[in-house]
Amino acid sequence: MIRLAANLSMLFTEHAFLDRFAAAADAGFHGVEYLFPYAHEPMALKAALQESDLRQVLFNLPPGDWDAGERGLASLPGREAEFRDAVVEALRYAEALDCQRVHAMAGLLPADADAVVRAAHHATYLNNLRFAANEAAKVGCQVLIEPINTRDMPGYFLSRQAQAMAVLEAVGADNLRLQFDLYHCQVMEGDLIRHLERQFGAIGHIQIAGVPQRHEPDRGEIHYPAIFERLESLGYAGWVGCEYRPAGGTRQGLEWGREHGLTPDAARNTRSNG
Ligand SMILES: O=C(O)[C@H](O)C(=O)CO
Ligand SMILES: [Mg+2]
Repeated sequence: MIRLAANLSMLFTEHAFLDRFAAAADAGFHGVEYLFPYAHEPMALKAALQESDLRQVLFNLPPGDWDAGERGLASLPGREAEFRDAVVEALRYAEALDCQRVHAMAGLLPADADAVVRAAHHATYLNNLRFAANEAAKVGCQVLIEPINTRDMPGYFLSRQAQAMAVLEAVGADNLRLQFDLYHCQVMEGDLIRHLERQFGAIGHIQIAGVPQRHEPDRGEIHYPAIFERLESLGYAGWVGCEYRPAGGTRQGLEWGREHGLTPDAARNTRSNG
């Protein structure tokens, strides 16, 4: 059974953030994820989860100055103290929300990064992830790392599957896992089912979207029914985060998820696929 989580940073944006929980539950979701919880008190988020009987399945560590273009701290030399504070803050929220996964964004390489700079980022990344995994293990939480495509996020330090698998191997923490976003993998490498099979033991969370437009999964070049079939046959018991920008209204675009328990609006516009 595929368990779908609504990404409330992208879905149901027709509503104010705290109202998106009820909208997601009404549409058949049983879990939610989003980028960052930190603009809200933990208790307000916990109340929204409880009122709609939803699980909090994932959110990100504080990413540095997002509005200034920063995209995570984990690999940034010289920002280790800030990263450690981010881990503590994220785990405070994870405990309050009973969330068992937090995503540590890697950060950006300088545009002129040479091999020495890359090596410094790599060493910082490993040390920071060791700290994060150790702290997260104390509260039963997983830390996730996610390769992100460099078309959407130029310069992002972690962009390929093999790189992520090597980092997981080097750190060697059981609760450090892969956030396997099929949208990013398709943009960078393709070969999705083989990547899924090879990396299955390391996966802590999966996310989906259509490619190339990052709309609903039934738009674009990925045939998700085959992905879902392989996930079922592999016995995947985790969550699948729906991290896409609806092409129209969120509820109208949920037809693709009907067989997985979602309830699209009846008044769904007819639309071409693509
Ligand atoms: O963008 C993504 O795919 C990641 O999941 C994320 O949370 C950072 O933007
Ligand atoms: Mg993602």
